Amino acid sequence: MLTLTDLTASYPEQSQCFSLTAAPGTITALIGPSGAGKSTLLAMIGGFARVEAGELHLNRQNLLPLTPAERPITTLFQDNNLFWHMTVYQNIAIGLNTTLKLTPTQQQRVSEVADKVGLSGLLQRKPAQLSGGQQQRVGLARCLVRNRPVLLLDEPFSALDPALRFELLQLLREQTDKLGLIVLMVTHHPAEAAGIADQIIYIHNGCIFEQGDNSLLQAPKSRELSHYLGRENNGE
Ligand SMILES: Nc1ncnc2c1ncn2[C@@H]1O[C@H](COP(=O)(O)OP(=O)(O)OP(=O)(O)O)[C@@H](O)[C@H]1O
Repeated sequence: MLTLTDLTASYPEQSQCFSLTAAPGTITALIGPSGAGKSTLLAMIGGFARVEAGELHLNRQNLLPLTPAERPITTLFQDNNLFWHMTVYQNIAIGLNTTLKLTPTQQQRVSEVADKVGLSGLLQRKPAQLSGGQQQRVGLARCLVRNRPVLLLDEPFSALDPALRFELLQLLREQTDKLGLIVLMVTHHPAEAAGIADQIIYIHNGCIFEQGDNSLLQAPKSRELSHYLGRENNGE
């Protein structure tokens, strides 16, 4: 279980404070207006943003003293950080070892993960020879090959067309279930989030305003969430 207790970032314009839990095998979608604090939340968990106060645990392990590389976490950003001069195989392998010198077992693992995400026939290509959806699959494969229990996704599929986004979200759902991953995903597409997420968290002005399952989007309690979803005020 990933547990955040009053995890706080303090920026000059906005302070942000989050408490939540996320279980293995679940996807938590983070939604909310631009500037609400979604990326900051992921950055604090990943170790890329300064934490002012609060606690962050995976099971009983305190993650705050750990550097990003030491945390049992991997992050996929929208700009998937592919290396354009390397092959697909190397782009995945670099998730395991930055020198690309892999043991036979690690090489086997790269092939297995590539297979899982539907890239097995494309391992010798360069990213420029792939479609946008295939490039994102490479980014996802690089995260999965690391075999870390927590996966953070910051709008990874938002530049893709709806059909490809849907395909990658299905793939994500499948891998989350199979591997028992704890996935936190920022998305600007609430309806899609509702399609695959177990838990939806609405962030507004640096804090969690509402959280729940998919029904949250059918019946928002706050004006803020209604407004964000583009609905009329519900009269409260
Ligand atoms: N390094 C930083 N230094 C100072 N302020 C920051 C920093 N990073 C983010 N902020 C501020 O924190 C607030 C939340 O930003 P954040 O990027 O987390 O929002 P977001 O919900 O991810 O937005 P978007 O959907 O546009 O990506 C904003 O007011 C932003 O200006």
